[in-house]
Amino acid sequence: MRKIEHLGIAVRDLEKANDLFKKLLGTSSYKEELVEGEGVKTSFFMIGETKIELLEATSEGSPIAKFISKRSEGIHHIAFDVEDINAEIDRLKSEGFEILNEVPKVGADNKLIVFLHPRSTNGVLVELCQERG
Ligand SMILES: CC[C@@H](C(=O)O)C(=O)SCCNC(=O)CCNC(=O)[C@H](O)C(C)(C)COP(=O)(O)OP(=O)(O)OC[C@H]1O[C@@H](n2cnc3c(N)ncnc32)[C@H](O)[C@@H]1OP(=O)(O)O
Ligand SMILES: [Co+2]
Repeated sequence: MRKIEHLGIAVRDLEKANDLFKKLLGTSSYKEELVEGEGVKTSFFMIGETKIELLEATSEGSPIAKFISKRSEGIHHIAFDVEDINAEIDRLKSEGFEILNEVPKVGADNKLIVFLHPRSTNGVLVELCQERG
């Protein structure tokens, strides 16, 4: 794992959260993207080498809708940048971590992504991201 690629934050209203994070960080979102496969609308802010990913649910079945109804808004996941996502899946599986999708999915911002179940990572949802070629 090379660095924290982004922190995912679950929000109820992306527009309002964009305004708030713009004031907080002193910089504007550089990109908004709909990721239909995950049921989310996202907005990205760059802070040094790390991103903040705001996530609003686009349907009731979205993991973000479920998270907010159970726990309210807040930090949803931590994403690590990896060089070789398939090698990391194999390494983490052999260490006993629970991989949620063994076939990497296309995520936001031109990445391949994989999630680890929070019950195998001290209650923290972990995402792995590899830049798509
Ligand atoms: C924009 C695209 C992409 C990117 O490119 O960056 C994204 O970031 S998409 C982000 C949204 N997508 C996902 O989160 C996909 C992975 N998540 C899942 O597969 C599920 O959400 C889950 C983690 C398997 C949980 O689903 P499920 O079991 O259906 O939900 P429950 O509500 O029943 O939760 C079970 C259990 O897990 C706890 N939980 C749920 N979400 C989180 C979380 N984000 N962090 C920590 N813990 C979480 C939940 O509280 C339950 O715990 P218990 O109540 O103790 O059983
Ligand atoms: Co993410």
